[in-house]
Formats: sequence, structure tokens, C-alpha cells
Amino acid sequence: MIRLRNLVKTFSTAKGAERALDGVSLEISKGERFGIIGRSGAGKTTLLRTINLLERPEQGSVEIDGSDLTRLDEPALALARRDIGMVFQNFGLLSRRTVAGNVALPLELAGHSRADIVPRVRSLLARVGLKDKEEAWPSQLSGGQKQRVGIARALATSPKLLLCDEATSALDPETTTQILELLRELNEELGLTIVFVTHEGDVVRRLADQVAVMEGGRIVEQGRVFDIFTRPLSKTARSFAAELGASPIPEALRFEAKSRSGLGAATLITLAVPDESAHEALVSELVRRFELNVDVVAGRIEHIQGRRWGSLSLLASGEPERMGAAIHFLRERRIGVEVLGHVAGDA
Ligand SMILES: Nc1ncnc2c1ncn2[C@@H]1O[C@H](COP(=O)(O)OP(=O)(O)OP(=O)(O)O)[C@@H](O)[C@H]1O
Repeated sequence: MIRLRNLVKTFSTAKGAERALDGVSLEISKGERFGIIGRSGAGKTTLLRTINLLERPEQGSVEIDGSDLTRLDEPALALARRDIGMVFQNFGLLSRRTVAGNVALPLELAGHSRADIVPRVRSLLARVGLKDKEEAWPSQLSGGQKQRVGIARALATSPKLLLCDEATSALDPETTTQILELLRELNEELGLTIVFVTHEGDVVRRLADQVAVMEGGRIVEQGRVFDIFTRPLSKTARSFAAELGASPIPEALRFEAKSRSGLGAATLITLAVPDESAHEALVSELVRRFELNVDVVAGRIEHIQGRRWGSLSLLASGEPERMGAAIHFLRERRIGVEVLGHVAGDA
């Protein structure tokens, strides 16, 4: 449905020419929830804004449903943009219009009659959970409510595609969860394609099917979210995966394991929990088969696309030979094992 080909975009800045997009090509299917992730300055926002030509690339094409937007004249582009809604980090509401007035704006611009607009706005606001806020002013709303208005406004012209630029970055964790749920529901109910930009791995984990990872104006990796987070190849994807899947080992324990010389009574080990394996059984197996004492000190298991992934940190003690055999056994079963060091104590 969306086909971006070889996009190049350069900004002139005080420091000289800044290449924000350096040959980006991407295909996004209809109905997909597609995340674009990267660190600050990677070019995510610029890429998102080229999809509706808020940024015009110097090179490349932006094809949506077979039509290249870069070749359209202004009236045709304005028409094409009605099929693309956009949601912003800071909501972008007009403070001098009521909630209903904000949602009505795209419909007014598209030339709809008042008789069409009033019921449409009412039903959009009901859908995003703001039935009683029609006459409220943006300043009277919480951040989450403002973003709901932003989403209702973006959906006013019944677009097929929704672009979200850090839509939850200004929100607290609970409100983030609610907005992500709303976006997921809208995707499923309306078959809406959602392309979103974020610098948070957790937002990608929770919302996306597919993800593209950006570094320095390029896409360095792309694929299904589970695959990218569990087998990251690029530096950026590796760092997002590490943030997302790391066991929260107490700092004091990590420090002791790192700084202690020689062997202690217990070995601090982190296991990368593999896709399908029953990690609970692993611990009992280490105890039974290798006669180790095992104490689980930290763990973090996330669900990505319905599959488990994360890490488990253990303090294990026992015969050195058996410890070595246990580590060998785990690695043979393709479980990532990282020995962080040794600590005193009797695990
Ligand atoms: N309007 C502009 N004028 C000049 N330079 C710009 C402009 N917009 C973006 N850039 C530059 O292009 C590069 C990519 O910026 P972009 O905002 O797309 O990155 P990003 O990945 O979205 O980062 P962030 O998360 O910080 O917004 C940066 O170096 C930025 O400084």
C-alpha cells in the first residue's frame, strides 16, 4: 500500500547541509501497525512527514495505493491528504476552538456541510471516549484527553492511513497504555494502517507488527518486531533490545560480581530466555541434573506478538565441574548464557 523509494532529504543548517534521509526505501502493507524506531536525530520524524509530503524529498518517490504523491499538483495532493490522518506528540490543538471545533476542522476544510459535520464529530468523540467533552476547551483537558481529540481529528475524514509522531511521548505510563490500546482497537476495527515513530522500544513492542530501525538517515534493519528484538543485528536495535529485555539485577549485586576477584561462593548468571522454551523448567533442571543451588535474583519476561522473551538472572553455586557442565548444557540448548561474575554468600 505504501511504497517509499530511495528518499533523500537534506536540510541546510548553521553547521552546513544535514542529510536527514539518506536513501530510504520501505514498503508498508495495508492494515499494518508499523513502527519506526531510532535514537534522537536518526531521521524518524522527517521520514514520517515525507509520507504525507509535509516534507518534500529532493529525491525518491512516495507511492500510496499506486499513486506517487510527489507527482501530484497541490489540489490533487490536498485531496490525497484526506486519506492520511496525523497525530502529533504535542497534540497540535487550536486553543481558540472547542474540542468539537478542533475535530470539525478537517471536515470544514474538506467542504462538508454543518449537517454532516455535527453528527460525525459527535460519533468520533464518542468513539475516542470523550462524549461529554464536546464543548470543553483544550486547556481544560488532560494530556491523554488532548491526544484523544488529536486522534478524533485525525480520523475525521475517514483516512485509511494514520501517521503518529511520538503520539505517547508526552503522556504518563497509564495514559500511554490507554492511547496505545485505542490505536490498536482503531487499527483492528477500521483496518486502519498505522505508521508510528517512537524512541521507545516498549511502544514498538506493544503496538507494532513490523518495525524499521533508523540510524543516521538510513534504515539499518527491518522486520517483524519479535525477530528484531530477539535477534537484533544493528547497534541501535541491539541497544533497544538490551533496554527492553534486561533483568533488573540489583546494582550492589552487579557491582560485587564485577569487582570481586577470584571465585566466590556463587556465580551470577543471566540467561536469555528463548522464544518457546519453558524457562521455569530450566531452573529445576539445573538443580536436579547438576545438583546446583539456584536462587533467582531478577527476571524480566516480556510478551512480544504473543511470544515470551526476556532474561532471567540466577545465583548458582555447586561443584565447579558441574557448573561448567550446566553452562554447556544451556548453551547447547541455544540459551544465551552470560556469566557476570562471582559473589560471596550461600545461594
Ligand atoms: N526543519 C529542519 N531544519 C533543519 N534541520 C532539520 C530539520 N528537521 C530535521 N532536521 C535535522 O535532520 C535530522 C533528522 O531529524 P529528525 O527530527 O527527523 O530526527 P528524529 O529521529 O525524529 O529525532 P527526534 O526524535 O530527536 O525528533 C537531525 O539532524 C535534525 O537536526
